[in-house]
Amino acid sequence: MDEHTFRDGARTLGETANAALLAQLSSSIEEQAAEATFAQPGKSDPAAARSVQVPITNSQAKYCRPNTSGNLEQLIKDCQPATFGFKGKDVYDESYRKASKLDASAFCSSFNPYELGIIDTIAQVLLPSIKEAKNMRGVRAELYKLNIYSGPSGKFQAHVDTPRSDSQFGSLVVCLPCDHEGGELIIRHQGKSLSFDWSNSALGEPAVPCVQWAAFYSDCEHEVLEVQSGHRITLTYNLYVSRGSGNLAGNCPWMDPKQLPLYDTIQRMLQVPGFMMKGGTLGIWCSHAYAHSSEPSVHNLPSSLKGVDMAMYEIFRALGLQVAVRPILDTLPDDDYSAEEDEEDDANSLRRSRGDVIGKGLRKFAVTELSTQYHRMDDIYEEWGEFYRDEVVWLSKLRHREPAVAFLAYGNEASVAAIYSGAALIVKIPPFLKRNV
Ligand SMILES: O=C(O)CCC(=O)C(=O)O
Ligand SMILES: [Fe+2]
Repeated sequence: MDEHTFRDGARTLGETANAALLAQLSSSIEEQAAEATFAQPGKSDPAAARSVQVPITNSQAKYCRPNTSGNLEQLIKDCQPATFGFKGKDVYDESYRKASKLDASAFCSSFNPYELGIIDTIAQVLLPSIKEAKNMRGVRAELYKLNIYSGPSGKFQAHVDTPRSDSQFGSLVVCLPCDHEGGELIIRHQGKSLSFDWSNSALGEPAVPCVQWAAFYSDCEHEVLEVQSGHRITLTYNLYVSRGSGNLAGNCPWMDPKQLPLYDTIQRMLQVPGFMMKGGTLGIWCSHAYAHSSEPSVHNLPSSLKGVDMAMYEIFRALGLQVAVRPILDTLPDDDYSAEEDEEDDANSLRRSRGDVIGKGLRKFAVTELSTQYHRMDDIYEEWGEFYRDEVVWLSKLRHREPAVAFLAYGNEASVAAIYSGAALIVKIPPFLKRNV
């Protein structure tokens, strides 16, 4: 009988097997999810491994490809015994750690984890689970040590790395291509453990040398098991959260806004007594479209401003002016309404004598149950969030809008309507006598 004829009632054999497989797959996905989030392995393409060199700067600047024996001997000679931190002191104890090291200040290497995309990958996989990194998109890797664990008994017993600062979230260990056996790196987290075997036998036959690496969070205990033979050479990096690309406006000390062409123009304008003599507010609509009324994007501004928006923001800041990205409501005609105005209006001319409605911060789209029949527009704006009114002198045209707040509109028939907002740079210009430019 065809197994599909069992449809009602008992499961077919095929279905049972399928369900079991699915359950198995589902539990291993759950497990993987827990595992994958605390440590991340990787392997370079062999070409990258062939080109790795470690020039040593503390003896006569020799180039060392770890596997070429003359150079390797010299590298080993140049190293010092590796200590470890214990009760606030650096301790040397071979029963706990048997290795030698070079400090980052004593060598440089042609190996660059950024070039191989390792740092980008870490940012994508490990960063999202870090609460402190909510608005951070980047990872900065700082070279810390070169370590050599040599056979027959090189090792480092279970320990947790000492974070070097609050922004450190993990460590990266990169294993350079050098023949060795043993020396697995074991990483443990909340009862789970992962093992990374970078030895020759794990490479398979024929062994193609490659650079292998693992990155893990600072709270992971880890250990290097005994190396049986050869030399296991690693570079260790401290990993810090940082503002990554696309997240730098307002946090970019290496950009000099004074060099931007608009800086001089704006500065000269501020020096003219007749320019906004009594002070006022300038508004520049963002020229790029930003998601400015949805979670979590409201938290990404101003740091994710780009192009001319970022340049303007930095220029105003450099001039010592108060500048912020704010949502501005397309206030409805009722705000100051007369029927004739309704006909010729565009979004800008809807802003009326009572001034623009400016949100005190970016906020997500709000749905209200208020209606224009029973409530004033100001009540609806309040549901949107805290706002103030100001007479803004607009320097650019509104380009992008997003729905900001929904309400019930009454006309011939009741309908749901939305008020839109645009994101703008709002700049406070002090009175002439108080300008410091
Ligand atoms: O070299 C390794 O695999 C890890 C070294 C280590 O844990 C450390 O230097 O703290
Ligand atoms: Fe460590």
